[in-house]
Amino acid sequence: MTGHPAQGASAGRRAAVLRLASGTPGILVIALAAAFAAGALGDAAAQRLTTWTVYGLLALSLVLVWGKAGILSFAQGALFGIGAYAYGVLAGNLLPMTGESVSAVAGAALVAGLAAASIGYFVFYGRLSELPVAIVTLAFSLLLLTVMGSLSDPKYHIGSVALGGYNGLATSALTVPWAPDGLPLIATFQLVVIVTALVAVGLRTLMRRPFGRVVLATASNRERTELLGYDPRRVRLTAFALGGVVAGLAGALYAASALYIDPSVFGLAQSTMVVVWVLVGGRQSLLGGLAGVVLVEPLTSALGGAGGDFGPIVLGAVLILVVLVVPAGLVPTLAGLVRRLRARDGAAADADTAIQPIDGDPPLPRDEGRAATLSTHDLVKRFGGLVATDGVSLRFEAHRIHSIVGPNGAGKSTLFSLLVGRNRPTSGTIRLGDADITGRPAFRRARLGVGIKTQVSSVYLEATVLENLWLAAYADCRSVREADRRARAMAGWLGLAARADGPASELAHGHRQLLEIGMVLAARPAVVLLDEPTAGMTREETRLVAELVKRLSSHCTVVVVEHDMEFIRELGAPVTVLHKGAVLAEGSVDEIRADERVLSSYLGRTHADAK
Ligand SMILES: Nc1ncnc2c1ncn2[C@@H]1O[C@H](COP(=O)(O)OP(=O)(O)OP(=O)(O)O)[C@@H](O)[C@H]1O
Repeated sequence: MTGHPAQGASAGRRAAVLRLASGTPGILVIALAAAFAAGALGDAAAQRLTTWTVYGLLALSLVLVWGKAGILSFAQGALFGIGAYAYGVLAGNLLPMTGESVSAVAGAALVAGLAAASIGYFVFYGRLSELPVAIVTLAFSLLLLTVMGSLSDPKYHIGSVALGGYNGLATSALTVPWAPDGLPLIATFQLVVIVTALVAVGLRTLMRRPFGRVVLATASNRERTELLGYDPRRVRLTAFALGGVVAGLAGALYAASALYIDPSVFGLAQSTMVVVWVLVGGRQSLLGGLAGVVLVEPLTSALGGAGGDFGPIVLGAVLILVVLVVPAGLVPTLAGLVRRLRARDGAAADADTAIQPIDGDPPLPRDEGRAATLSTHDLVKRFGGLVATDGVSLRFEAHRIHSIVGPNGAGKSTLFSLLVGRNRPTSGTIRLGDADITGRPAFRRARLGVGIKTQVSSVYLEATVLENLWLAAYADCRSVREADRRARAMAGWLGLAARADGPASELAHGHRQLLEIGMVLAARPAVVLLDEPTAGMTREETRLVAELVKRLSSHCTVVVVEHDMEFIRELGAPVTVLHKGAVLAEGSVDEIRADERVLSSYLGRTHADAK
């Protein structure tokens, strides 16, 4: 249904104004206006507003790390503290020589970034990866609180700067070459506002670039992201280190405006406050992070600070209220309301929910020698005392379709997990072509061309159909343009063009299965593993998927696990029967249907019944 043209035009103007106000120019104009209006402020107000703006910057670091990358970190307060101390030490030592402390701010941000990268390395790559990140980061903050608090002896100094222990450390004002005695408070505030706005714009831009899209994808579905060929550890580490740089920058600016820093920044109150701001404002929105500070800090200050008598009680109550009433935070909830109102104006026509016949070959570069033979030799996987894969030796020839069947619990999905690297085998080898890939992690196998459509559909539900396909294509080609082209072509081929810009969560079951197959194909696989691709589909849909699968062998090797014997028959491919983790029989559909062992153990009938 479409509205009156005049209404449409005014809605369009409204949308354009909103876009402009919330876009990069809007953020910069608002920041500049706020910065220059500050000329009328007194020193006390300027000091307070500087602190809140710096907290806003700190909140942005957690929006990136938690809201965007999905890592709940209690270390942002500590990284802020590291930035503040690093500024104190760097400026204290360098200012007398250089006459400016801007380089100390940059250096402090870098130090905090390196600190974040170091913790991140242990958390994402090392043994600590088995512990929740929140616990590790909280422990890190408390450790720093104790260590920094105990360094009060004058012997603990770096260069000419004594660290001061619980007494804290006096820091230098922000100094530039044309103001050698330090910038006045108002000018510091103006600078902090502009830096915060630039960081917000920078992060916003970053989140729209391929790195940002992969960060969001990793937070949404880490396993799928790895199975497409991205290394989730590296993505998370990079986002965490970048969050450290932003938190450190905030800390340095804090130290340059407050002229003092003490170990309380490493305490529980500071670590928790960052999480509270971001929860209240909305952790998935950069604006939400800033808004959280604006909403919470005046209240905290009025109650005598987060460490005061009433502060924690009132803040706790506010937090519980927010989590219960607006769990996504205030800004995303309001934005969602506006979006829903707008969507009511122009509801889209409903497209067909059934799978449509698929014509032609998949829109991929035709065989560039990528299709490969996948083979296993004496593969064993034990889960404790249970042998899920029992000495399996199989060979899936290039450009051929192969089927695997077997009763529930036969080890079919476990075999696939071993092939893609989700599980490590207890013994045995796996080869792709001539390469031994047994010890390679899942993302490396995906890069070599091993793709899987998992048993339980695994797509990015919040992302659009096109974004899902784009992420898969980009994992292979690393070109924005080529990934755009491939994603559109794949959506068209799968009959999903009408739904391309809608979220994957709104797809009907069959379409969601198709989307996942499309994602695997968009990554230009050498081997495609399809784990029950027709589960839950109608007879007609199953037939259409069989047609689709048959078209794939011109591009890659295909291995299908299915229970549906009609589907297996339609594929007309050689069949392997698994039973209790081992290969029970191999042959054509007719041969395995006539095999007495298969009939009694899997097909559930006696030989006599079969006749
Ligand atoms: N992570 C795990 N830990 C312990 N046991 C497991 C694990 N994964 C699978 N198993 C066990 O291994 C055996 C094989 O399971 P698997 O899921 O591979 O069978 P399947 O043939 O795919 O079954 P279905 O057709 O029901 O999907 C089962 O007994 C299962 O309980």
